[in-house]
Amino acid sequence: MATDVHRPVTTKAAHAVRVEGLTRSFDGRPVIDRLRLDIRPGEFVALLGRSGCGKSTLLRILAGLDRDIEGTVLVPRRKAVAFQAPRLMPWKRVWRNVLLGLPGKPERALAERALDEVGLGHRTTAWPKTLSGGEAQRASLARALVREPDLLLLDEPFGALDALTRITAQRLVGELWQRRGCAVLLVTHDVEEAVLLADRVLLMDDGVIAHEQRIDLDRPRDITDPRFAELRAGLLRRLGAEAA
Ligand SMILES: Nc1ncnc2c1ncn2[C@@H]1O[C@H](COP(=O)(O)OP(=O)(O)OP(=O)(O)O)[C@@H](O)[C@H]1O
Repeated sequence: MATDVHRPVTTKAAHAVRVEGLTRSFDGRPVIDRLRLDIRPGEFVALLGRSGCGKSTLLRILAGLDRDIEGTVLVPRRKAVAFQAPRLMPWKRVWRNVLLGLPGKPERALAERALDEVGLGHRTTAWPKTLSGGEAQRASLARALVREPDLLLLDEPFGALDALTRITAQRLVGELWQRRGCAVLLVTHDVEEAVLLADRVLLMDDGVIAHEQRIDLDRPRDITDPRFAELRAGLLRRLGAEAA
């Protein structure tokens, strides 16, 4: 029988995330198979892997959205998640969307501050349908930030954006992470994005973390730096080998 041992840890802990022996099966088939993962407080980790290898499943488990698991999952109480689709409620103005689901009666100013932080201070009273794709994604980020997370979970947040908007959004996430100091787990298909943003890149395969690569490059990172190209090429080679 599956056990649920999803417990919060405090930010003073040595780890923002501690996962041990995590298994998640669908129809008797383990998609995640005795996985182990540690993320330090304030660390930026990117998760890569072929389509269907279980990245989103892992992220949903860390977010507390899937508790039908075996193993140990320790995560901070304050955590927030942003998905590829911004998931804004069309009948609520942007600032109300940002506060959605917060307990009590949160002040509108809280939403306005978060929207300011993502460069959307001028659209607080807009309706979601009037936002561009990039703006909607920023609103979704503001909704995550307003929770003051110790752990920010991002599931391909830039996947649906055009190339230019994507670059701006990546830069924004890098800045927010440095300012906020929260741990981040970013699920992405984009090796360059992973090397650009992460302290550590994990490759997932066969239900486990099959490889990890530390990214010891100064920030802000320069994609024309030969060491950047080397790290990207190495990760692409490994991903290719796993897909073969
Ligand atoms: N609710 C579910 N019921 C049955 N199978 C599921 C369910 N959710 C996920 N799966 C299966 O688990 C596997 C992993 O799915 P998951 O979405 O985690 O992969 P992923 O690595 O995030 O893929 P992608 O990169 O394409 O988004 C897939 O084979 C998927 O079909």
